[in-house]
Amino acid sequence: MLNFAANLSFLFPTQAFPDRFAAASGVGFKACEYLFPYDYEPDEIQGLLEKSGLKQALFNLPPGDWNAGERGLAAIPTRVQDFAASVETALRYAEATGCQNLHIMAGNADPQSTAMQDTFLSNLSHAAVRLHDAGITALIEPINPTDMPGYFLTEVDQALGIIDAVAAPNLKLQYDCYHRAMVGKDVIAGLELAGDRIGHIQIAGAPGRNEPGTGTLDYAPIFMRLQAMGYDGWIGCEYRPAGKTVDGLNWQAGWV
Ligand SMILES: O=C(O)C(=O)[C@H](O)CO
Ligand SMILES: [Mg+2]
Repeated sequence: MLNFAANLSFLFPTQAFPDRFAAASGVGFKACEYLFPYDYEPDEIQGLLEKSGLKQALFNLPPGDWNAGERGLAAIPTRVQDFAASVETALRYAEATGCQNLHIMAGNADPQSTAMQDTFLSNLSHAAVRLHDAGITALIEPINPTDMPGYFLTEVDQALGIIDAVAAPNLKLQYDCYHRAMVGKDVIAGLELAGDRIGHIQIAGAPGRNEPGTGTLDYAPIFMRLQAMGYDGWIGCEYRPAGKTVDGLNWQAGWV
């Protein structure tokens, strides 16, 4: 069996964010993830988790000014202090919610820039130490350039090189199957390449980012490989429902 977590930034889009927790629990999810909890106080989020019975599988560190186009701070040389503060903010929410996985977004940066690469490595080392003490896994995620033009991290092997260079026991890969497919790479080969460096997985149909199985990406062999690998972490359902969320869950049949 596989462990699917509802991504509340994508699923139940017609409902207010606080109502999505009960909606996810109501259709059988046991955990949730989302991009950012920061519009609410930590104890508000903790209350929504308690009322819905959901576990908190993952959320992201504060990304900077998202509406102004920022997509993370970790590789930005001029934002090192802001990045350190973002780690402390995320820690407060992780401790309130029991979340053990935090996604660290790199930002819009040139991967060829030595300064940005060095900043990313240094910030990840700092964050890994701070999060390790709290039993939290830090994650970095390659994101395809069509969905996020200019983002620093686009390829699995690039991310694995960074993970190996930082060499922190709690720095792992957030493996988003959708992004892997959207850069034209084989999803199962990527799973095998990353192996136990994977800390979290996300899924969506590719192309289109609707339910798994829409588009051309066949998830049955991917789910079988995850079972064969003994992957027992969360699999974030980070897709845009083609219709009502509740009407598009039949792809889970046989895997939960
Ligand atoms: O874009 C994605 O796939 C993510 O998972 C990031 O956390 C948010 O952009
Ligand atoms: Mg993702």
